[in-house]
Amino acid sequence: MEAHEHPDFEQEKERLAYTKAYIQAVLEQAEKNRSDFQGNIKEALVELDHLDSSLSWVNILANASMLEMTQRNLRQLSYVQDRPYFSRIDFTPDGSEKEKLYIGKTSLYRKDNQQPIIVDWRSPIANLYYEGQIGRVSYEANGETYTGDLSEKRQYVIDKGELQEIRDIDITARDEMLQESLTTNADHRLKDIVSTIQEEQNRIIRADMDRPLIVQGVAGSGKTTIALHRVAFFIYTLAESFKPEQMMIIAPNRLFLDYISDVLPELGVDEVQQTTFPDFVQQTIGAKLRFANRDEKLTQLLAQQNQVSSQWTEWVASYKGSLTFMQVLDRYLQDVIDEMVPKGDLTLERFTIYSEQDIKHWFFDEYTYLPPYRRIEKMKNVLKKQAKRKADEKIAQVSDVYDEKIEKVIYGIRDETQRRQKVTTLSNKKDEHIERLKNEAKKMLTTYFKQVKKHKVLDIYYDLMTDIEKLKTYGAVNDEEAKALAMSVQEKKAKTSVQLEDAAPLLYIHHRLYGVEEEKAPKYLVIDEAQDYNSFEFAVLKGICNSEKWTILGDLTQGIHSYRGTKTWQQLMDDVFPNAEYATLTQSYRTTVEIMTEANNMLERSEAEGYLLAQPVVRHDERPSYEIANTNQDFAVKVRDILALQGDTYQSFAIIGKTDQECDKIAKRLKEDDIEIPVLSDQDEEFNEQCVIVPSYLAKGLEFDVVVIATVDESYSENELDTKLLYVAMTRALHRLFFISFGDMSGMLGQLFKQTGQ
Ligand SMILES: Nc1ncnc2c1ncn2[C@@H]1O[C@H](COP(=O)(O)OP(=O)(O)OP(=O)(O)O)[C@@H](O)[C@H]1O
Repeated sequence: MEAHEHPDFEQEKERLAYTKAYIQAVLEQAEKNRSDFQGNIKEALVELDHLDSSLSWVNILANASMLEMTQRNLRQLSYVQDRPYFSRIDFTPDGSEKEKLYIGKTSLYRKDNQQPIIVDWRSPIANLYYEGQIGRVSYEANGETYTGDLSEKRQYVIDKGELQEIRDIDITARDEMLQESLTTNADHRLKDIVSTIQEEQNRIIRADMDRPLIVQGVAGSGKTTIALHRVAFFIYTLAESFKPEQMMIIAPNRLFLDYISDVLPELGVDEVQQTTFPDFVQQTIGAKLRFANRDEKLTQLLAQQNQVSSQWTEWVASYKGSLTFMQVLDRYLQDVIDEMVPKGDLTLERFTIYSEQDIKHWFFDEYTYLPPYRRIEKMKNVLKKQAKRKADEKIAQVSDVYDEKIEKVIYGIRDETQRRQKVTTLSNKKDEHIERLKNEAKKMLTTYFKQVKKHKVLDIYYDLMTDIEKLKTYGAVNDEEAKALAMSVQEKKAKTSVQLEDAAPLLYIHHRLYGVEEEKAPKYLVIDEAQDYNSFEFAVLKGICNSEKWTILGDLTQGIHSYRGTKTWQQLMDDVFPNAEYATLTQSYRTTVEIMTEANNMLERSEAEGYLLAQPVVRHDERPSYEIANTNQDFAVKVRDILALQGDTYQSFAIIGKTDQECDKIAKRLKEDDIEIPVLSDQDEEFNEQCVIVPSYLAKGLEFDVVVIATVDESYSENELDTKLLYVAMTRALHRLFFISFGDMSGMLGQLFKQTGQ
């Protein structure tokens, strides 16, 4: 209802004006505080030289932390200034007065009495807005249950600080707000959904933070969106104890990171680490690796479809992604580690400072809590002092022996000249010997530990992978399989780049031999598009992070990398996360009923198995349309007609081709008719164009108002991989979907087209 028609309009208007004024006052105060803190820091820095410096440092640190807090508050409040809250609940706790709670993206309290002006959407009581029905309700906070009556749930549409609509919600009104939010067009980037989070999504956002959570969600069910809201929830709930740098979001590519970049500051989570798996591996190992991109392998598979070579490509990728391969590396690394320990005693001339047995004891028993190379460092450090002491003892012994000899000469030789000569010779010998020993003692440890070769991770891996006999011994594979494995790295070694499937093994070797410092290992992980990762990748990350605080989200139906990725979530639980909680999302919020029905229909006709059909939120637009182009010009005309739809309703457009090559062909054909549209590649880190050409695999995770699935040379057949690619492409559309085929519709599209009778 229009705000002014609502009976409470005046009160609500007043409340909004009061809230805005309060925010303004807080912002002004914060601005002033900021300059005060900055001033204090400056002053402390000046005084640092002549005052007690420790006091000044305390002063600087205190002011810096206040400054940071103030700046964070300032940022958050300035974000919400135009729309301070989106809903209100009236809650009467048992035995207490009714409270009107206004819910927004950040909390705000009156300074004088600590009464809430805005309640944060992540707070325990705000859960009543997302889950509670009018009537008796309860919520949990700090391990306690609070009960009471919920008498009102109200939503507001506030635009640029003005109250536009007020809705008292029952189930239908809530739907209205969701509908409205879904009909708006896709920007280039994801947006926050705090005001329309649905019950099934809310449960995932607020699920137990200490257990791994695996979410299977259909296309468009909000996985990416709620993953980011869950991060915001973590930050709020863990508050002081949470360090944003301990949280890491792993995304499929950099384009995707750009796609989520707008929503992060809105939700106040922009300080968390965001990376891709290859980038994380690269950064952790510290070596300059050039990873062939994930999709190169996919392109190769698409090109080799149904050939024997593709079976080998798949076999190698799935072997390298398995826990069996991890065990192979374990056996191999054990031998590498056994060889690592220095041979022989640590000696100083003929003296044994430490026996080989002692050294082995430290390496294999005492310091096994450290990775081998760190063990060696530790041993060097510990031995430094002890070995010096022992060496000094030995040197003293040698010195005593000489002194004894000299004494004997002094008392034993009568002739003075002879005696003096002998004493001088012995003294010189002694000095020389002691000098030599001292010098040797200085270098003793370094020389001894020089035996420990610093192997490069890449070399260790290649030593195994290019040696057929080693592969057969450690890997228990047959001759043919060993050759296929060796071939898979040889091709790349020549180009000094590595395959993505080698990333986890390399990271594992690094972790086993060198370890990853605790500060560099994230404690909270969010992995989106998780179906594309394999058990080995999950296991190695889990080993490094040594934590169970994982949120894993994916959709097996979109598992276009399933030859190497996760085939069932159960397998992932069995292999790596036995303690995981599992949740599903079946409602799709992105696409219209018409598009989702067509995508589901396509899945049912395909050869794919085990897919999960999505249920669209009821929202309608036109049915997908099929067009055949016979000439270049015809193709261009059809594309032009679609692009002409661009306006307020439809803003973002994507033409999706099956592969990179197909996209290049589409671009070329359109260019011939003066339509220039950029082709996205996985090297791109962002895009700002309203219309792009994008290969199907790269479109995964993204969304557009209008999608055109174009086939020039490459159609989609019924096999599993093509079905998944087509499914991904179809489910990227928010509102309209077009198919344009050059010449007759063939394969899967041919079947769908026939069925429509167009
Ligand atoms: N509760 C909601 N309210 C409003 N919009 C929503 C809601 N949930 C999801 N959406 C919208 O649905 C669209 C799909 O969300 P998102 O991209 O997070 O889904 P996804 O499950 O990650 O999709 P996919 O796996 O297909 O990439 C986005 O535009 C998002 O804003």
